[in-house]
Parts: sequence; structure tokens; C-alpha cells
Amino acid sequence: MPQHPEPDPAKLAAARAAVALVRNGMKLGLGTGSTASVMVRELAARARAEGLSLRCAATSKATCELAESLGLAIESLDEIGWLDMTIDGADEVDPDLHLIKGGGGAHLREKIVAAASKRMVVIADPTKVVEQLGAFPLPVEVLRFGFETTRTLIRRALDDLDLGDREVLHRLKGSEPWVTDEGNWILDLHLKCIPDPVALARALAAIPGVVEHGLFLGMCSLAIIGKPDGTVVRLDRNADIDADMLAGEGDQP
Ligand SMILES: O=C(CO)[C@H](O)[C@H](O)COP(=O)(O)O
Repeated sequence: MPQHPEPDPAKLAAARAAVALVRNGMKLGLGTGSTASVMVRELAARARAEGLSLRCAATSKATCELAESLGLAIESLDEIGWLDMTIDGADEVDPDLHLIKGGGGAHLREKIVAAASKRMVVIADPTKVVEQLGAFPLPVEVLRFGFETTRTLIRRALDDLDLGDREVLHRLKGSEPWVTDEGNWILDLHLKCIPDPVALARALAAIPGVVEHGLFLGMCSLAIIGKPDGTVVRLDRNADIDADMLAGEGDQP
């Protein structure tokens, strides 16, 4: 088994609590990022120890490689169909369980997988919980074709929302553009705060050339926040989520 550093205790606590929700036979979406990686390791260990039969779709090439290296078989989303649950990390979580995602640049696949899931469970440490979204730069995946035109249209949309003086930065890896799993580029919107996430999401989605933005609104039904002492806090959108989740058989969300 590949060696890896001891995981952060808060991420480990959140990951373990989420993996405890998994039942034999479930169809799962596996998120991307450092917290999701801890979850994938915990899930693989539990599946091995208990002989669980699971069907898993990955939200990135990196997660696919990690899961397969740990013995979890990954199938394409379309092979599996609707999922019982996706477990993923987040960059910010607000009190309505609205999210910013895409710090790892995987928010396009993450959103598709979450949309195909009956439940999206977010795992995070307390630094991700915010009163208002926007301190974390909002990632927007953009087609390379007409990239500067799309950036200008985004700036105009921000102007209309009184967010006009904010930076819209091309994400780089070294001196080269950062390329997503789908071959696109990313703009990071340094907004400082997002007073109206719904309006911003609508404005960004209306711009040709925007493939997907990192606002996940109304998608997450449970956030599990791990604390450094190993305890967790659950932020529920639906009070009956656990009973509901156990009853789910992967029908259409
Ligand atoms: O959205 C994501 C990747 O696109 C990640 O889930 C998010 O960036 C959180 O990552 P980490 O757990 O490493 O802080």
C-alpha cells in the first residue's frame, strides 16, 4: 500500500463520520481534494475490512487514480447511473449549506456528480465554515476559445452586481495556464464577499464560454465539520437526512 502522511485530525474525523453513512451496495460519488482523499482512504479501508460491495464514480482523474490504487473499482458515471450519495470537500460552506468549490479545479465534474446524487455530503474542517461566501476566490471554468472575451463578459456581469472592482485572475501552474480534466482554463474571481450568490450564479451561467462556476447552491444536504479534537458537528439541511439516506436505493434525485 502506498505510504502517505498522517492525515489532519479534523479532516480525518469528518471523513470517518461520512464513511460511517455508507451502506453495503451503495452507489457513491467520490469527491476531490485533500479532505476527499482522506475519505477515499477511509472508505477503501472500510470496504476491504467489511467486504462491502460498492459502485463508485470519481470526480477527477486524481481521485480515480487514488481510489483504484487502494482497490476501489471506479466506473463512469453513466455506467452507474444515479448515485445514493456523493461525499466531497468544499472551500467554503455557509449557513444555508451553499458552497464554494473548485479550489482543486474539479468543480465541473464535482457538480455533475453531485447533481446525479440523491445526497451530497460535504466534509470539511472548521476553517471552511463562513457566514458569507466569497473570501475564497470563486473558480470559474472557462473554454479556451474566446477566453479574453469571456473574461470581459464576466467583468461586466460583476459590474452589474456592484462587484466591479474585483480581480479576475487566470489560474496558472508555474507560468502556464492551469488545465482542468476537461482541458479548459480557470478564472479565479477574487470577490471578497458574495452578497447574492443566486444572482451571481445566474449571471455567470448566462455567459457563453463559462463552462461551470464553483457556486454549489442548494446541492449539499449535510455538512460534516471535523474538529481538531476528533469530534464532528453536523450541519443539516434536512433533519431526516440519515433515515432518508438509509432508505435510498439510488433512485433519481
Ligand atoms: O472543490 C474542490 C476541488 O475542486 C475541493 O473539494 C476543495 O477545494 C476542498 O479541498 P481541500 O479538501 O483540499 O481543502
